[in-house]
Amino acid sequence: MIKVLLCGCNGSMGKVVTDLVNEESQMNIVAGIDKNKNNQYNYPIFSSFDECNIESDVIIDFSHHSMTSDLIDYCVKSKTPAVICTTGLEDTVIEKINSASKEVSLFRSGNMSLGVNLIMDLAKKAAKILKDNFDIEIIEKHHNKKVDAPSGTAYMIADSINEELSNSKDFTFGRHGRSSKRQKSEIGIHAVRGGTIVGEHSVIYAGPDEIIEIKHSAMSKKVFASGAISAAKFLITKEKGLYNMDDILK
Ligand SMILES: NC(=O)C1=CN([C@@H]2O[C@H](COP(=O)(O)OP(=O)(O)OC[C@H]3O[C@@H](n4cnc5c(N)ncnc54)[C@H](OP(=O)(O)O)[C@@H]3O)[C@@H](O)[C@H]2O)C=CC1
Ligand SMILES: O=C(O)C1=N[C@H](C(=O)O)C[C@H](O)C1
Repeated sequence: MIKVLLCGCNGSMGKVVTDLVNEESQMNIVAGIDKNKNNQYNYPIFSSFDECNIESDVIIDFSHHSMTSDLIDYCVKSKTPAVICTTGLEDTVIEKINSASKEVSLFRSGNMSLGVNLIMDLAKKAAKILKDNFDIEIIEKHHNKKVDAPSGTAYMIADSINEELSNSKDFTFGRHGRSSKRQKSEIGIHAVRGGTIVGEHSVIYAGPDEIIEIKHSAMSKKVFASGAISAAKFLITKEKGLYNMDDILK
C-alpha cells in the first residue's frame, strides 16, 4: 500500500485527490497538511510539517506557494519524495527545489494533464516553423478563486516556446496603456478570471493574413488529480532527481 501525505487537503484540488485516492486499491492517504484543520476525512490533518508525525511514502502537493519552502525542507529531512503541483512559486523556491532534488526525488509540473503536456510540444514545433513572421500571444482562463496569475501552465508554455527560440523573447503581461504597441520580441501573456472555469490555455500565432490557435480546455479538476496520482506512483520507483510530465509520457 502506497502511503500518501496530501498537502492542501482541504482545498478544491485536495478534495478531488482524496476522492480519487479512495478509489485506488494500492494507495491510501495517511495524513493531510492544511492551515484549515476542519476535518471531513478519515485521516488526520496537521497545520504544519513540524506537527506531522506520520510517515508516508510520497507527498502530493496542491496547496499554496507560501508553503512550498517548508515542504522542501520536510522532503529533504524525511527523505520523502514529493509531487509538487502548486503554482505561483518564487524563483528562489524553484531553485530550492532544483537543489533539493540532488538529495530526494521530486516531481514538479504546473499542469498534470496529459493534454497540456502534448500542446506544449505542438506549441514549440509551431513556434520553430513560424519563426519571426508570427506574433505569439498566450491567453489563459481560470475560475475566480485562483490565487496566482498568470497560471503556472502559461509560464510553462511561454518558457518552452522561448527555449525553442533560443531565449530571444521577452514576456509582456496583460498589455495596456496609451503607448503599448506590440514589439516583435514579445510573447504576450494574458490572464482571465471568472466563475468556475476549470482551466483553459490558448496559444495564438498571428501572422500576415492567417492565424493559428492551439488550445487546451480542462473539463474537470479530475484530470489534474489523476495525473498527480500517476506521478506519485511513478516517483516512488525513481532515484533522487527532478522529474516532470515528460518523464512519464516518453
Ligand atoms: N499542477 C496542476 O496541474 C494544478 C495545480 N494547481 C495548483 O494547486 C494549488 C492549489 O489549488 P486549489 O486546490 O484550487 O486551491 P485552494 O485554495 O482551493 O486550496 C489550497 C488549500 O491550501 C490551504 N493553504 C493555503 N495556504 C496555506 C499554508 N500556508 N499552509 C497550509 N495550507 C495552506 C488553503 O487553505 P485556505 O482555503 O484556508 O486558504 C486550502 O485549503 C494552486 O497553486 C493551483 O494553482 C491546481 C490545479 C492543477
Ligand atoms: O489553479 C488552478 O485551478 C489551476 N492551476 C494550474 C496553473 O496555474 O496552471 C493548472 C490548471 O490550469 C488549474
